[in-house]
Amino acid sequence: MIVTLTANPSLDTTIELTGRLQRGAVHRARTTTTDPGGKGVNVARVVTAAGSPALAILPAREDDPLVTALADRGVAHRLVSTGRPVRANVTVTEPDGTTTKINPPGAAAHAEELKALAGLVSRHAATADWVALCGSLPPGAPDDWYATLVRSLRPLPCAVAVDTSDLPLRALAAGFPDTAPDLMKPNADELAQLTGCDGGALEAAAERGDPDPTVRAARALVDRGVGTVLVTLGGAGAVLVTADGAWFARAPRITLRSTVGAGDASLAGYLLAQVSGESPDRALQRAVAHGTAAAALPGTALPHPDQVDRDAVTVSAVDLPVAGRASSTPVAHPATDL
Ligand SMILES: O=P(O)(O)OC[C@@]1(O)O[C@H](CO)[C@@H](O)[C@@H]1O
Repeated sequence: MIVTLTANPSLDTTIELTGRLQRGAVHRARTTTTDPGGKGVNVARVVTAAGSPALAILPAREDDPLVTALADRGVAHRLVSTGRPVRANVTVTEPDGTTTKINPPGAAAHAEELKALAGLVSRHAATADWVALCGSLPPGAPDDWYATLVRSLRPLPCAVAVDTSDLPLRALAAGFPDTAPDLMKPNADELAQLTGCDGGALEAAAERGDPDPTVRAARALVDRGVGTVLVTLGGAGAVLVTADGAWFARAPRITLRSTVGAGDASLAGYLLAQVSGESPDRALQRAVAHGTAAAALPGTALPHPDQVDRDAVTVSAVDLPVAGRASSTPVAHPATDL
């Protein structure tokens, strides 16, 4: 069972433009769609679509359209009931896949709601393989709320994953090693926030086929107690670093529709592989295959397994950067094993 917490869920509206976005102009939209959103919600949607047990925990009103959409999609969920609508996040996509996002802060959470959310997570963590704490925190939540939650979950048998950004991410890292989760899934910018490197440079190097700077930065987190770091690098693929090794997966070229949810689909793919007992390189391959499939879909649409092409993702082992340049070696997988 994969349990996700989305402390600041959203209803995602996507506006697909017929041309380029221009500041100050009136645009005619090709389509407008609405999907349930928030990072943990998205992870639970992908895991459910893959036929694996998932539970999404979130604060919302029972009659919120987000909750109705989850029920319609068969995504198991538990709510901490609030009297407020969830925030409305807006995505604008252009024909070349350029994705612009506007995420409002959301309504302020009350202390008793946060306490109830933490209680729900702890209760369901007892029977979970993984608990994933995902996304931004609502106003009213202390920046170290995830850090506190990780500390309280660490004695339990479940593994804990965190995918967040900005102040909650910094507060988590400030408590390492006590608050170090089993898995972190930063993108290049988030890894940069933690390690002081240049996120753009990490992605650019990976685009050129050089994962070394990303491996080095992720390795710094492993050295501080994080079990595994899965760094998503957009169209360049992803890097996985553990105490025992590092791997680089190149994403296949696709026609990009929307980057929204690609990181969440990657995390879901990785967790699905983990609960199936797959090796780290194969879990990375599955992560990138899921993320790539999500990026080829519009808005916050997320992939079904039949849209995920693992064969298209190549994985190389990377020498851990002890000294000098790291080098990568292709990892062979028999096609029948995919
Ligand atoms: O504002 P946050 O919590 O950081 O991110 C929220 C969000 O952008 O993340 C998902 C995509 O990853 C979307 O469904 C949602 O709109």
